Amino acid sequence: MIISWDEYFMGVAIFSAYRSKDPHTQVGACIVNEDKHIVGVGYNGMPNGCDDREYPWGRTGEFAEQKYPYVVHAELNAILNASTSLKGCRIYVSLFPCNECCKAIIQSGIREVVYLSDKYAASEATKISKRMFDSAGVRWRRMETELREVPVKFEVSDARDLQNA
Ligand SMILES: Nc1nc(=O)n([C@H]2C[C@H](O)[C@@H](COP(=O)(O)O)O2)cc1CO
Ligand SMILES: [Zn+2]
Repeated sequence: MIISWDEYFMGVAIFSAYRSKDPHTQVGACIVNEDKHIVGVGYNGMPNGCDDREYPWGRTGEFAEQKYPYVVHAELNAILNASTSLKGCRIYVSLFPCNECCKAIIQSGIREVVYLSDKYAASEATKISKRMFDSAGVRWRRMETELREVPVKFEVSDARDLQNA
């Protein structure tokens, strides 16, 4: 099996999402420069030092008891984790960016957003993001792929090595 560049980078974003402790929505992001080098990855999680077993993961109730005011989105983590300037880069995200991440994406110099899910397309945040991306000339497109899943094996046979030992 050989995967495309888009599938590869989105795969890295999806794999990163599996690190998220969010029980409802795990999101991953992968930033790639013009040389097709990965320069930053991230997933949605609590800020450093904020223990993700102590902070809430709920979606309802008192504002301070919900996850929303605390959690750092995957895109922002990827931007903040990046090792270099993001001018001219592309970001692969498993879920369309919200308006807050949209602003960070624009200001960082990222020029293209490739996304997989747009499950909150009807939300104000997503509509506002699309408006700002369009004004700023940041392209956005849904990932196109025939792939449904890619097998990842962690079990490797070392029988031959044992035989030769
Ligand atoms: N693009 C995004 N990147 C993200 O990292 N997130 C995070 C914030 C929350 O932790 C979770 C969304 O929670 P929920 O409302 O689907 O239970 O995903 C959310 C979005 C949506 O805009
Ligand atoms: Zn966001």
